[in-house]
Amino acid sequence: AVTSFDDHSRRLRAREIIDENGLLSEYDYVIAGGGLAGLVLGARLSHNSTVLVIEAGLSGDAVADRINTPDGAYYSSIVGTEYDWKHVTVPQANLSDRTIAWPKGKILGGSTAMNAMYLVRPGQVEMDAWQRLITSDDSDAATRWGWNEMYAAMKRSENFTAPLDDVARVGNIQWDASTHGTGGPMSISYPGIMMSMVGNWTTALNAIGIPTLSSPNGGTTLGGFVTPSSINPTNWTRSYSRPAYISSLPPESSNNLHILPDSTVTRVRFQEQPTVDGWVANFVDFGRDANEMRKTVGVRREVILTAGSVGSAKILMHSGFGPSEILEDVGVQLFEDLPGVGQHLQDHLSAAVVWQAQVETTGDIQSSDSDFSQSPEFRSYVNDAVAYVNITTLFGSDGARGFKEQILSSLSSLASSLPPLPSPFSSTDSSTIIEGYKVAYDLLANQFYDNEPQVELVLGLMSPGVVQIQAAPQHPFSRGRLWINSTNPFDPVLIDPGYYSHFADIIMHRQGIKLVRQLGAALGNTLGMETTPGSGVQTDEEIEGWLRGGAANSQYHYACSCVMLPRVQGGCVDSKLRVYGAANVRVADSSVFPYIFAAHLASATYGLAEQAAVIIQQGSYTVTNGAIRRVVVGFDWGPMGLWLVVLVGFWLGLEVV
Ligand SMILES: Cc1cc2nc3c(=O)[nH]c(=O)nc-3n(C[C@H](O)[C@H](O)[C@H](O)COP(=O)(O)OP(=O)(O)OC[C@H]3O[C@@H](n4cnc5c(N)ncnc54)[C@H](O)[C@@H]3O)c2cc1C
Repeated sequence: AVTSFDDHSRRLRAREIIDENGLLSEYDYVIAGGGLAGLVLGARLSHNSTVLVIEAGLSGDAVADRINTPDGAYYSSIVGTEYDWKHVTVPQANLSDRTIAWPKGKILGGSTAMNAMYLVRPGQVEMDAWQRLITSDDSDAATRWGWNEMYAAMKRSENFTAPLDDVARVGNIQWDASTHGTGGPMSISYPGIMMSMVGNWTTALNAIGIPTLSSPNGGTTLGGFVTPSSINPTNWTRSYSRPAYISSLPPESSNNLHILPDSTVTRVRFQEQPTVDGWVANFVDFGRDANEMRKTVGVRREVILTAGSVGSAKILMHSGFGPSEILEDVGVQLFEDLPGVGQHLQDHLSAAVVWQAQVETTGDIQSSDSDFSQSPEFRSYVNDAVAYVNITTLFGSDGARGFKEQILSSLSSLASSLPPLPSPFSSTDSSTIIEGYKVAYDLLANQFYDNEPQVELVLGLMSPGVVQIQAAPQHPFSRGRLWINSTNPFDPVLIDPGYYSHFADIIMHRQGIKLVRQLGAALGNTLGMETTPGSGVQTDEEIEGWLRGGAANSQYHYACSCVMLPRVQGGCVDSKLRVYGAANVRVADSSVFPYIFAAHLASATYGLAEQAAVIIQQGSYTVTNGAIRRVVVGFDWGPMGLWLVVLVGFWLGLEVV
């Protein structure tokens, strides 16, 4: 059955995927990035418009469908391959000058083709706060980002299937089907097998005072639960944006959608003079590599950037939208001085305590090479036991109050106490960005502090012989940035997440590690000796030193590099996802979240992309006097053909590019 599914699915996919020979000269919508959000938008907008999705990565047919491959490679097996951007940060001053790996999907499906498949939504309080941040801009549009609408949008992307009876019993899983959608493109379910250790999870959490969340993903996140994953239970494959949204397209959409893999968007081009609505994008340039001549495609309506939290800010900067001093320094023609592009960058850090396992792990079963280990059900196993804890659980009531005072006093002198933005931003007027920090800090220190989740705990069973539990702070105060430092769009950007640059974050993380150890004790004799960090790391200083020196690494939730905030707060897009200063360019991916949520980010990004499709369909820009006045010469016309095109173009009064 699995084979026929694959064949069927590949046949369907082939309809939309084109090479350069199949390109039209212009499309209603040109979408940069065929990852999570890009494929949602491609599918939704092609219902009644022509759409081109340009994806830098290879199409990677079926490479990511398998969750764990028969040879034992885990779900993350495309990390480090040609399907991974393999970004790295600049050395992190507060992490012992380490550079941190930032894997990111470079394949149709983007990071959903390589992610760990957890489905955890942000809570209602966080979403409603987002709406309030941008109400001043357009209160109707702002409601799109509040809990009620986003909850409906996240559900719209889903087709939920409850766990198998045995899986639910062994894993002690509680769920509430009403918090999920049915009939949507993304399959959401649980693995085909379950480990007994997962069944102990919520009981052990209860023993240390962390309640069980019986209705996960329905607006509250605090508590322990076994969360669903993006698994297709009809064939135990990964459900991700490509099979979910593209393979299931109805024929009328399929005819309108072109997807061009292996092509990097290098910049968006604008008409020479702005209109009253702003700069009008009329072409999108792309190419295979730095040495190949760029091609271009015309835009009839809008350009939508969905290149993710690294790619979208990068494209904006190469297109002349960004901090003026960076663009001038690098030598990119400035269209719009937008200091917030690339700023506000955030991520979750994570670190794991590891014990010898006294029970069987999936890693053990995988290494046994038994018939069971080769079954599709077994190979669908992914970690899914999580808990979200609040400040009182981490610090106790008195400690929580004292820590809050420390944070508030640091924020009261924010403008003067914030270190200047590091080089090359040292001469930047950072006033708008600091205004953005202030509104986010007010949320973190006041509205999210007392009752919202601060640290996530995650159980890991996928290595042989060991059990690990991670702690990951969820609402970091640290802010980072990314920027270009050459005119070549194929050069990597510089990424500085500024990990632990606010003192609160490492303290929060250290408390999370202490809590993990309490949980380890509550799990009793299922765990043997602690091997990492081990008994030599006990005091606060020792734990912090261990985190900085190697243990703390990215949880891969990069976000917020093109934030949706008012422009005077360093925002890049408004409540309709329109880039400030541009008439017809939007960003619609994980880079627009105004702050990082206490959640894994895919579900919120599916909701965001679903909302973006609705907003765009309700009203989009039409380029007048635009694309058709230009002729593309980037293709291989041959020397004679090229001259012919130039002459004919000149005769027709067209601009040849
Ligand atoms: C290893 C890993 C594990 C994760 N685990 C989880 C998890 O368990 N649960 C969860 O909810 N989230 C998880 N995430 C996060 C989640 O997958 C991302 O937040 C989400 O995919 C972001 O969606 P996006 O559309 O913003 O970006 P992406 O899905 O990354 O898509 C961006 C796309 O744009 C393309 N692109 C970039 N630049 C260009 C360009 N110039 N031209 C053309 N194309 C371009 C990229 O190749 C990519 O395909 C994980 C992420 C990673 C990397």
